[in-house]
Amino acid sequence: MELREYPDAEMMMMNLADTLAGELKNTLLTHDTASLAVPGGTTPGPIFDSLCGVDLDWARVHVMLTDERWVPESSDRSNTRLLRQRLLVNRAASAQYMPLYADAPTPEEKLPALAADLDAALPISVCLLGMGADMHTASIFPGADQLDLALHGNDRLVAMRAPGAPEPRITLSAKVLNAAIKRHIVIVGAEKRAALEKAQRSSPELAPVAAILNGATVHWAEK
Ligand SMILES: O=C(O)[C@H](O)[C@@H](O)[C@H](O)[C@H](O)COP(=O)(O)O
Repeated sequence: MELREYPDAEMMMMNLADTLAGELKNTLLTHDTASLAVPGGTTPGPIFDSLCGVDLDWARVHVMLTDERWVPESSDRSNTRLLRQRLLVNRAASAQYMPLYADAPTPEEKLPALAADLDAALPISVCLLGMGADMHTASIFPGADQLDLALHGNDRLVAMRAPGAPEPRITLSAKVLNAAIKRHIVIVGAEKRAALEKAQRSSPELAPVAAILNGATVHWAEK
C-alpha cells in the first residue's frame, strides 16, 4: 500500500480527480472502453465535481458504484442520486452508467441480472473506494451477514445486511475490487487515518478494508 498525504482535503480532491482522469485517458489509448468504479457516501462529491468537467471520451467510459444502498433514487440515501447530481453531468453526462440498484423490495431478487450486466465493464480499469471509521469499504462491513462471501467468494456482487448499515446493501466483492487495474482509497480526518493503521494490523474479518489494501494507493488529508 502507498500512502499519499495532502496539505488539505480540497487540494487532495482536485489532485485525485486529475489522477483518475489521467488513468482513464491512458486506458482509452489502448482499449475501446474503460470502467470507473466510485464510492457513494459523503466524501467523494468534490472529486466528482472536478472529474465531470474533464475532457475525455466519456461515451467510452462505463461508470459504476463500488456499492449501493437498496433504496430508490428518490431517496437521499441513494448513491446513484449522488452520481446523477455530481458525476454524470457536464462532459461526463455521456458516460455509460451501470446501476447496482433495480426496483425490487430486496437486492437478492435482482442480483443475478445486475451481476450479468456488469460483465461488460469488468475488470474495472480505475477504482476509487471510501472507508468508514469502522474499517468497512464499499459495503463490506465488519459483522455483515455475507461477509465471508464478499471477502472470499467468487461472486461479483453480494447482497449484505450489517449492523452498521441502516438499509440492505449491494456491494462489489473483494475479488472484483482487487482485480481493478488501479485502486485508490480516499479518506479524510484523523479518525479514519487511525482506523487505516489499525486495519493494517487486523484481519479482513475484523477490518474488511484490509482485504483490498495490497497494491492500493491511499489518499489522506487531515481536513
Ligand atoms: O455507500 C456508502 O456508504 C459507501 O460507498 C461507503 O463505502 C463509503 O465510502 C464509506 O462509508 C465512507 O463514507 P463517508 O465518505 O460518508 O465517510
